[in-house]
Amino acid sequence: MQIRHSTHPAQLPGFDTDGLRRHYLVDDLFVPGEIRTVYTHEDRIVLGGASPSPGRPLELESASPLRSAHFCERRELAVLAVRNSGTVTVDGTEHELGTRDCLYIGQGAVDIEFRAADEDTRFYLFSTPSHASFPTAVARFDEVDVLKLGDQSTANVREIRKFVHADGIRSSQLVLGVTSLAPGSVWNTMPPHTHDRRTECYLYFDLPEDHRVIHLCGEPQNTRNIVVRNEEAVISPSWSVHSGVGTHSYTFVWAMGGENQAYDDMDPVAVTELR
Ligand SMILES: O=C(O)C(=O)C[C@H](O)C(=O)CO
Ligand SMILES: [Zn+2]
Repeated sequence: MQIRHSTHPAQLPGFDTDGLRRHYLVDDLFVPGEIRTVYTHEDRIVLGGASPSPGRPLELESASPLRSAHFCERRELAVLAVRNSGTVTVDGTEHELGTRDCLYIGQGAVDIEFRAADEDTRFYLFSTPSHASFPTAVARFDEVDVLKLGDQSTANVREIRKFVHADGIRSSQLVLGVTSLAPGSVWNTMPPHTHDRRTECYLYFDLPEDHRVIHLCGEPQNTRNIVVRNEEAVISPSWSVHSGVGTHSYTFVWAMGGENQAYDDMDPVAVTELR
C-alpha cells in the first residue's frame, strides 16, 4: 500500500510536472495478477486496482497502514468493473459484475475475492473509513437513473450515473458514480467547482491508449494541469478544481469521501474566474 500525504493549496503551484504527478496522479493501479492500493491522507481514502487473471482469484488483504485484521474492518468499499467483467465474492456470496457495474461492500466484510471472467478484467476500488455497517449491494450501469448534461457547442455532452449516494446504494460516507462523454465531447466538469467538504478522485477509463486527458487541478485562480492516460486516477483535495479535457471522448469514475454526501454541495466557479 503506497502512502500519499496531504498538501497545502499554496504548495501546488510550486510543484513541477514530476511533483504534481507524484502528489496527485495515481498511474500504477492495474498490474495483471495483482491488487494495488494507494492510501491518501486526504479524507483517508484508499484507491485500488484488482486485475485478476482467469482461474487465479485475488484476495483483498489488509495492509499495515490500516492496522486492522481485515481491509473492511473499519472501512467501506466500492468496486467498479472498468474493463471486462468478473465476480466479487464477499463472505461467500458471489456478485457478478458486468463492465461498469458497481458493487458496494459495507464495513465489517471479512473475505473479499476478485475473479476474472475475461482475459483482462480490471476492477477499480475506492474505499473510505466507516464506523457503521451498510448492506452490501450491486448497482447495474444500465439500471441506475441517468442525468444528461452539457451541450455540443461546448463539447461537453455527457451522462452522469450515481451508484452510491443518498438516494441510491446507502453508505456511511462514500459517494460514487460514473460520467460518460458522448462521442465528440471532450470536456468534463466545465464550468468547474470545488467542494470544501469532500475530497474527490477521478479514474479515467475507456480512453484509447494513444489519447490523453489534460486534467485541471489547483485553486480556481491558480490552476495547473496533469496529463493523464487511460485507467489512471487523480486525487483532488477539497480546495482543488477537478475538470478535464480529452483528446478523445472517455468515461470516468468520480468518487468522494468527507463531511457530507450531498452531490449538489458544490462551490461553483465561473469559467471567467479561472486562471
Ligand atoms: O462531468 C461532470 O460534471 C462530473 O462528473 C462532475 C462530478 O460528478 C463531480 O465533480 C461531482 O462532485
Ligand atoms: Zn466534484
